[in-house]
Amino acid sequence: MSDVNQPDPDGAIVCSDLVRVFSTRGIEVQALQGLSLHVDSGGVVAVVGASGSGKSTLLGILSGLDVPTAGSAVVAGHDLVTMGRRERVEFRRHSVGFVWQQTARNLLPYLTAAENVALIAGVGRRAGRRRRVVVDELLALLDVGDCRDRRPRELSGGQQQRVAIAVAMANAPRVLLADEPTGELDEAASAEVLAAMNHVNRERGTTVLVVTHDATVTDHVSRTVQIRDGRTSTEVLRRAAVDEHGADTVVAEEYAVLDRVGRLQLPDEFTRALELRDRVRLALESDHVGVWPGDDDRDTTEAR
Ligand SMILES: Nc1ncnc2c1ncn2[C@@H]1O[C@H](COP(=O)(O)OP(=O)(O)OP(=O)(O)O)[C@@H](O)[C@H]1O
Repeated sequence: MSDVNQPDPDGAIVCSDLVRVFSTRGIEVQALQGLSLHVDSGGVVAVVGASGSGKSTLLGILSGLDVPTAGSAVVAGHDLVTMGRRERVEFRRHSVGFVWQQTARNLLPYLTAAENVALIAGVGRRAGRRRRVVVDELLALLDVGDCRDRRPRELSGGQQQRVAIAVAMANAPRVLLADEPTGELDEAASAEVLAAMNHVNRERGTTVLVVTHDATVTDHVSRTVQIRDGRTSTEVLRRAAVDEHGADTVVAEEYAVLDRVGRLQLPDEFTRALELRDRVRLALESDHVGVWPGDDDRDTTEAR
């Protein structure tokens, strides 16, 4: 993945100003309110956010299950807003793979692990022997080769999710989308599943986007995007570095996301700390923008 400031124009996931309004019994809910997100080909990104912030709505759109009310979304080169029914089916079959939280949604209970993977690997009418090789390679890649002849109920939750990743990868998608894949797992199994997604990314070059509440995800991904009120608000980027004692360390830097029209969301703790509300004063300096409480009675404490 390249620097956030120089995104690959043909990114695997490119969303601009996405809006999704749901109308239920005359009441409108704006689930996405101008969300923009760019993930370069081969990147791994975790999307986090409070309940109701719009994560599942975003995933529904990226997976081609739902269409936005406004804005644009291009995934693996497919324009999700303008594509027709046939292209949508092709997109879902060949360009994206999915892993859902509920293991029951990922795997057919009466088929073995190998049969579950083969079902998808067979969509392209691969010959039997070739298909078997593909299935075994994928199960080995996900470290569940020994589970090939077991049905889902004979697997642990973590093994089921790793088989589910193998299923999602069976058609060699360019993008792998996962919705809370560790939601039903304990910490150790969660770590294995997140590591498995990373492994797939490294070995196959698949772009991975994972929606999660799992705080340990930060140990596994270098980019975390926070969604707040239907928009991307902040991003944390992590990179390996060497500290002053020469030891390897990980440096995490938090960025606010600036959209195309210049809007950004200040983190809650900033607005609370300086009691910023309603309106603020801005000042353009040579290398930063200053933000002060708009209330004239208060101190002009600089918030960089
Ligand atoms: N089909 C729908 N009809 C009406 N409102 C909806 C629908 N789907 C989502 N919403 C609303 O849109 C907002 C965003 O919901 P969404 O499920 O995307 O949030 P989320 O971040 O995934 O939450 P959680 O972490 O709890 O799954 C919420 O206010 C939700 O109630």
